[in-house]
Amino acid sequence: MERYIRAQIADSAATKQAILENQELINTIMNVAKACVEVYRHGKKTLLAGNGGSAADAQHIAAELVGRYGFDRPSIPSLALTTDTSNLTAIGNDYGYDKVFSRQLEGMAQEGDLFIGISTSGNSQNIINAFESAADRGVTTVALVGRDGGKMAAMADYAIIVPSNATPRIQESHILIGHILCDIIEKELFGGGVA
Ligand SMILES: O=C(CO)[C@@H](O)[C@H](O)[C@H](O)[C@H](O)COP(=O)(O)O
Ligand SMILES: [Zn+2]
Repeated sequence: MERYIRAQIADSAATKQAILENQELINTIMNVAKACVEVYRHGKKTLLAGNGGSAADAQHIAAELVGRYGFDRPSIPSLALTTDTSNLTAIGNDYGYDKVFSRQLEGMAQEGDLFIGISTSGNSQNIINAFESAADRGVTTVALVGRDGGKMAAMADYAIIVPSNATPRIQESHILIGHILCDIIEKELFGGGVA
């Protein structure tokens, strides 16, 4: 069992090492961080959504921004579309599960906002629909995905594709990237910037 545990940890580290060695991917993360900072400098907000573990990631990232990540500063507006059970159950029940995020975007997204859709496959229909709603409203879109990027990578303005086919390894890298984005956003807006 010990060997098995060590293999899992090594696999997770190898996925992160592969990101570290992928200059194009690092550039995309940098460009997404800059886009988020610009969104906030224009008084707009970020919205996030995902299913299952990615729903937890969406909530986690939004909470880092609204609350605090590394230091005390004004709240940074960010909304996870995964948290309101009345919205999720009413929209799911009346319009279908495929619409649970797109319908919320229709109501809450404003032109100039930025939407981050999190999916390991890149093919969850409710996030794909959310990208369509976002694009219709002039909302910048970011696909935080894995595997081959799925349909979302082709639809989004920015696609961060974690180079792995393993769902848990992709999710572990998604939250690493989410933390990096929160860190940069917070420091650029309120902490003197990042070198
Ligand atoms: O956390 C996990 C698996 O590690 C699951 O809850 C996983 O997120 C769910 O199966 C999702 O429905 C998968 O959707 P997606 O990542 O393909 O969009
Ligand atoms: Zn998981």
